[in-house]
Amino acid sequence: MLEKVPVTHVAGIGPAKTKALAELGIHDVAALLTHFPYRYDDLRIRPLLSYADGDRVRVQVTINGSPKLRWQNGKSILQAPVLVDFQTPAYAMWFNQHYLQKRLREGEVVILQGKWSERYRRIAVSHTEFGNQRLRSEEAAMYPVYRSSKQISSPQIAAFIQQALAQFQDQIVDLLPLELRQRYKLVNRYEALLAMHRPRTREELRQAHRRLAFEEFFLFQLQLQRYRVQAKLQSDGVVRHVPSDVFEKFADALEGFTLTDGQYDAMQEIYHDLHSPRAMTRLLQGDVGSGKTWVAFFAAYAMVRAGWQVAMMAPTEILAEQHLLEARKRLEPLGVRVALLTGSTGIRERREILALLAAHQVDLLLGTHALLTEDVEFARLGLVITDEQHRFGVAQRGTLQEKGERTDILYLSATPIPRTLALAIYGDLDVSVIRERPKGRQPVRTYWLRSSEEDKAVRMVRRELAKGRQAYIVAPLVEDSEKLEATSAVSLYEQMQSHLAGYRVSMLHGRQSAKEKDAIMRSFIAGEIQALVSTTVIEVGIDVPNATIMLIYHAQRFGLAQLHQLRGRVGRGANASFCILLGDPPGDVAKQRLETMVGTDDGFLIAEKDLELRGPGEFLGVRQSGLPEFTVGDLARDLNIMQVARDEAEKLLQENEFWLLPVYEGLRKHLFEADSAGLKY
Ligand SMILES: Nc1ncnc2c1ncn2[C@@H]1O[C@H](COP(=O)(O)OP(=O)(O)OP(=O)(O)O)[C@@H](O)[C@H]1O
Repeated sequence: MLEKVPVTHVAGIGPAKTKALAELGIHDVAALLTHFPYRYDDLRIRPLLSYADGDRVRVQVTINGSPKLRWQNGKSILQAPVLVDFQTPAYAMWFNQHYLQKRLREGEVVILQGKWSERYRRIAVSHTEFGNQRLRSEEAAMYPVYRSSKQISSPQIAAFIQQALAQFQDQIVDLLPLELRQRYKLVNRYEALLAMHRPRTREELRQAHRRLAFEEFFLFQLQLQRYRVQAKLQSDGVVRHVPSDVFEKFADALEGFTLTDGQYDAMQEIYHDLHSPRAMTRLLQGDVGSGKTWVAFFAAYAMVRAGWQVAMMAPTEILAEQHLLEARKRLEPLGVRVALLTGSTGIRERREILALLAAHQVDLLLGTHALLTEDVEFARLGLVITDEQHRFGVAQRGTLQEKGERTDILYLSATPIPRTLALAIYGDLDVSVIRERPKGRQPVRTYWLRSSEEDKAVRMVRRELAKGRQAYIVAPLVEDSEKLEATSAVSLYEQMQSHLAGYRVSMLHGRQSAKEKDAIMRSFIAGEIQALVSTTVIEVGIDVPNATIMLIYHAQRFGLAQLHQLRGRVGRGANASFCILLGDPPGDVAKQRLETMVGTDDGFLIAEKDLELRGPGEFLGVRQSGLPEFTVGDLARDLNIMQVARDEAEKLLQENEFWLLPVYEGLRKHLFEADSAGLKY
């Protein structure tokens, strides 16, 4: 398996480049081969006549005299007369590229890329290519551009990928059954990879893309549906006899707060599900801060009253603890016995909890991944709730479910995705939606400021802190490099210490130990820290009502859904809250994202806009958008492929014997390995 072959096995990759690739998250050959271009440039050479004044041109020129070098304010200017297209006299100018002087010989034919000034008949050159580097025209039509870094350039990455493709061609395994490939006319995996990295035509690229998206979705669906098909075979659900006074009793425990209509409707739907003989698989969608936790607690309470146990899994310890505090307040008074199990639960305590659980003396077990371990055994598990479930692998969800028989399932999700999409991703499930926020909340006032207006933003933060409130300061996103991201958080933190002198400032990033992060988060929750400089690690579910302002640096780098999630950390109490987006968007799409954020805080509108804006080629901001992450497939664009993949996966799994045939050995093995590695699909 190429996942196990380190990049050092590719001819030409030495220690320095290995390190550079590792920083881009590429460690093995499989990752290198799926490091796809995010853009293809048209590098074909055109005649000068086809361009207008001010255009970026790519032309062929003959050096028509010896280049002259001069210096101006410490910068070099190299100038040479040229003949463009063997006929048009002009000048070429290179700024700060004096090293080219020796290489540019009179009479030499080179390709220049740069800006054309008609008036001065001059090309300001940004890129020079010598004869031997000239691309063949079919290669130049769609020249791949890769995510790269200072240590490794895009053309270098391209060369390594080509080398790896040649060297490992025989080891590129095709997981898709031949029959499927034929039915849907899908090219084989090797061809697809080849075409992604060096497409000769648009159509070739389209076919490669279609094939890889199909594969990705198909594997995802197989994994997802294995559990569903099994659950169906097991039988339908169990009727849970929930007494009808649960609504009243639960409302009493809320100490005067009124449930929103959306919360109440969702509770009704859950109540009906539990009563029906059909197993419940329900997705509870609610915008950030809409109060999903209470609804989940209601479900837990109802189930407990019917005589069953409940497991609720959160993606982080902090969140699980937050649930515990809230459950103590809301559920313990109703007689629900609650316990918490996480990775940092001590051995003795853990043993006690497990004993109580097996004896049915714990009704609701809250926790993290720690709930998945084998020795966690319930006496009578009836309901599994997973919070922010997209963060768990499909296999992990299945594991928890299997700890009970015919368990009901409730997923909580803060990403409002359109229904068609939900169906395609999760298959058959029911969806409850909470649209409104609790009464008394004010919408978060959102401002977009240019980075030159940082002072103003900092003043606003200070103003809130002076009132005794707390602030989140979000450091720029650095895609796929936790290290760089941490560095940027550290330097922002240093700045903030002087900007916010007199206040207690702290910092949170992905390179700290879990323990360190926890301690910091805890003191923020307790109000001991007033301003928290952080990378996106704060994003999920944290509930600190006293935090009323968020300042996001380089906001143009984040995706819409992500910005919305981040912003959801403020505006969770009765006080007016603010979100300041600092940023200078480079293009239209980024600008529209920021404008959308200023214009609305309705997560559903934002989700739609997000899908609309996320075009191919945009790679920043996809992370943590809330949808499962796919490398090639784009749910906005390839929804139909997902649907077909879903049907095919279902068919395969239902025809049980079929699935056991030797031809599917590779697939089964892949799924098994994905299981044990806890992969996302
Ligand atoms: N009906 C209500 N009235 C007043 N406050 C409420 C109501 N429902 C929930 N809350 C409070 O609102 C806050 C947000 O609720 P909760 O944490 O459940 O949101 P959420 O939907 O999980 O949001 P996120 O996805 O952002 O984590 C909590 O402090 C909760 O106690």
